[in-house]
Amino acid sequence: MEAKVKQFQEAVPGSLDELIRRQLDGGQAQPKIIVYDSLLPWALDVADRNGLAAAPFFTQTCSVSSIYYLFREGKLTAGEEAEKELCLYGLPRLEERDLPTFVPDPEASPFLLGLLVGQFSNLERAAYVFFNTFDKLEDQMVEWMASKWPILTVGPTLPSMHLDKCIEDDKSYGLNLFKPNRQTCLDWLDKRQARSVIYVSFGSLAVLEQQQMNEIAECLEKLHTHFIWVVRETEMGKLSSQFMEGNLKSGLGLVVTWCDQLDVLAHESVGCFVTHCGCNSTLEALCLGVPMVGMPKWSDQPTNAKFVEDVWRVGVRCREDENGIVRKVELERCVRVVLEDEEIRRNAARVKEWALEAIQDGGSSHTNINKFVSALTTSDA
Ligand SMILES: O=c1ccn([C@@H]2O[C@H](COP(=O)(O)OP(=O)(O)O[C@H]3O[C@H](CO)[C@@H](O)[C@H](O)[C@H]3O)[C@@H](O)[C@H]2O)c(=O)[nH]1
Repeated sequence: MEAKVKQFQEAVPGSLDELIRRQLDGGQAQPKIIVYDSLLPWALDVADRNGLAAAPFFTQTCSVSSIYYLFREGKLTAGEEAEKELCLYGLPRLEERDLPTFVPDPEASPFLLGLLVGQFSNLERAAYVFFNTFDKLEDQMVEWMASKWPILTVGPTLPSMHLDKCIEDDKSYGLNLFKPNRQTCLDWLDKRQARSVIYVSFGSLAVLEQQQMNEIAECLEKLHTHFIWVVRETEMGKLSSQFMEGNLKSGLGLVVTWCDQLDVLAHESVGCFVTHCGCNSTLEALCLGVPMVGMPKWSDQPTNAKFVEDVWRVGVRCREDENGIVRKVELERCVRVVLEDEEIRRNAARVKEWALEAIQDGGSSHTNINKFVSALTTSDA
């Protein structure tokens, strides 16, 4: 990965320069600003040398990003010091297990940590700083960040059909790769009772230990509740034939290698999402009002899980054993809490409302997007 990123960083700025110059020298649409992924801070230099404004787009939450900033500034000490509980700048009290995993152990992934703290290397020159979040979700943190940079919260960036439904079935979203299972999952869910199904998925990268897969499988058998479990092709070999056959006989679960997650989460039969708490999965569940069981492993996931449990109170986070495994008894306990706790369900419904409010007329993200568009269309900058 490191080599690929470096290759990209060497090759792309020059091509981008060329593209912009061609556009400036006679293209019909005159560029004014580069909106770039915040992990590519060099794009701001490309913008600068071509006389354009620049705006990074952060895809992780304001809270997670602020932790990387504080770490960069030396205000968040790693190692033993981080074991002390932290309560900074509007963040909840964080223990070491709640921090993004690269922070307490900077030597483990220096390259990735470098990319993440590098997001702040030239932020003072950005015209706007976009975040895929909305004000009510992280109000204090957004406020604190906005006191330092020109922050515009513009999230959640979910397809309209899953939020305000202004665009009914947006066929342009998602990859075709998602489509084959789309109808299978929906038809299967249609036959289940409201809020009865457990949806289990760990995103696009997670590689689970064999024992962890066994614990999940045994927990699902024990719960005897309908489930959809996304097990990516590369992980399928970790499912025992005994589990697959038993499941086939009982008809309890649907195991798929990928699904249209938004469609699944939006279905009324889904009552609980067992998730690794990747930022997209977390935001999608928040916006669709689905309570979560957090099983974070890596990167920003522990911090997202902390927010799910203690800040938004829309789920619970599993405790791992001394080997980092979530045992079946613990997973079962968490799933039962999430399926049965009415307060968690009410909170999830409330956050869903906030998301909708944010993107509707007068909402924070709606207003910010309008502000940006009108600044672009009425000025030269
Ligand atoms: O069957 C599936 C499974 C997942 N998804 C989608 O895949 C995305 C998964 O994204 P995310 O939840 O962020 O997880 P990862 O793919 O694991 O993302 C990596 O990148 C994220 C962004 O930096 C980090 O927050 C995560 O910790 C990191 O693991 C989501 O949009 C899901 O809707 C599907 O559509 N179908």
